[in-house]
Amino acid sequence: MDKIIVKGGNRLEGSVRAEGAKNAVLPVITASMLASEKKSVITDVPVLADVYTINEVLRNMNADVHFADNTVSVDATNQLTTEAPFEYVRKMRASVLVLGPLLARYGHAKVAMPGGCAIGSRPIDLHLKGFEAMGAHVHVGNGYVEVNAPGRLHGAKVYLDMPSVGATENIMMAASLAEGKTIIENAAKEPEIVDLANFLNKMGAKVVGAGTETIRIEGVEKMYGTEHSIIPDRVEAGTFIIAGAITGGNILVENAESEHLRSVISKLEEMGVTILEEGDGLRVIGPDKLLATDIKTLPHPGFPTDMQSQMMALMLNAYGTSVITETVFENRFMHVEEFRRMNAKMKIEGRSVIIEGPADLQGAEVAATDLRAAAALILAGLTADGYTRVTELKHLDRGYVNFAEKLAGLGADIERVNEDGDQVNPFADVVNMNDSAIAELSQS
Ligand SMILES: CC(=O)N[C@H]1[C@@H](OP(=O)(O)OP(=O)(O)OC[C@H]2O[C@@H](n3ccc(=O)[nH]c3=O)[C@H](O)[C@@H]2O)O[C@H](CO)[C@@H](O)[C@@H]1O
Ligand SMILES: C=C(OP(=O)(O)O)C(=O)O
Repeated sequence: MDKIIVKGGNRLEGSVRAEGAKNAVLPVITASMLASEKKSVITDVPVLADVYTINEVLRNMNADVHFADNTVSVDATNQLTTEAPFEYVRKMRASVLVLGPLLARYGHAKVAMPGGCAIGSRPIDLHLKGFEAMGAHVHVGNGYVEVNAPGRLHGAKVYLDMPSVGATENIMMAASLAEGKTIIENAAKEPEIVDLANFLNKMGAKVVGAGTETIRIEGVEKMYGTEHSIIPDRVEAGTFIIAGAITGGNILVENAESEHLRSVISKLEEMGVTILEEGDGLRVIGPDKLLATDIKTLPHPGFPTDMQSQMMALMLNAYGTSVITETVFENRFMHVEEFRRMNAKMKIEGRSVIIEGPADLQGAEVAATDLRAAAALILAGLTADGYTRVTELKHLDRGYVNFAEKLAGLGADIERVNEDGDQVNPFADVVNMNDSAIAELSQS
């Protein structure tokens, strides 16, 4: 099992480039199954374990998928099978995003029921409610969810009890090939929803209003493969922005879209961080003294839950008492215990964590509890006294390409080693990496 060893104390300088967004590319790849003619070519794809997993899901359904040079091509013009087994859904919950496209195209889909995960119970009732409103029958049994639509799906008005990202995506995809008009009310407004809508429209769909709380989709009879370039990863960019801020550094995060990061930028400015637009990215200048603040996670454009644990690492270094309130997932504080191992002083009260700063962080052996927690523990390690060793890197590799290497490029004292203590960089051959090599990554 690999681990990342980081020694605190270095100020970061230089520049780093954000990859394409994991949370945009996964639905775009599943949407490519809506095309019964022509293949899709998707560029700026990050080489991540999750991308490998979704590619395998599609291949297993008889789609022809290739991944090289940050480009995924999907030819879904074959007759596809319509089942995603547990082995994939277990690895990645986003596998449920095949439901909408398959249901719309074939009138049937069967997917292993995703369980909860380290951040919450994460049901998919809103996805299913949307399909039912469009005329599908839903059956849940033996660990699977099966959806059937006897005829073509029909358009419907769907109100989401909460603006679920996945439900909005699944319903948007299903509605694209349905008969008539679908209206999604209280839809999610995340930038990844807009990217998916743009992709669907290039495929021939008629989606308007993505990025607002009401999305209207006029169903079409047929969709076609197309070309699409994925938006920058706002969470990866935000994580590097915090790396610059936490070390009092001065770094440029290239390919960072400020419009997508408004809530994060505004909170960091409150804490004393300077953030300036520069080229296609953002320059971050960390202050001598970070100030405490409070955040509450919310659906976009509120503060993103996927930045919560990284923000906790930053607040541990700020002067005063900060409060984090997590409203999106009910159990996204597993990393608190790990931070405590580093001598952090924090108290959990219901859905809030009270953080006393600045903590006298000490290097320790810690385990990543989920993807963003992995990054957050490494960020804390950048400022801790001595060596922090972070294990359970399978979480990190789901969503960050070459994280240790990129931080080392900015001047951090960090390395990734294997069980024997040999330095390893699983992404070193990223350009030439084939899917089976990435598969091994996801097992590491
Ligand atoms: C692959 C991907 O894009 N993942 C992102 C996506 O996850 P995901 O799409 O799973 O997140 P949702 O927006 O659906 O979930 C938000 C909340 O709604 C609840 N819910 C959701 C669906 C449902 O049918 N019923 C229900 O109760 C969830 O349990 C959660 O508490 O959005 C989350 C919220 O921004 C991000 O943290 C994830 O990184
Ligand atoms: C929670 C995340 O992803 P997923 O929904 O794939 O678990 C994330 O990207 O932080």
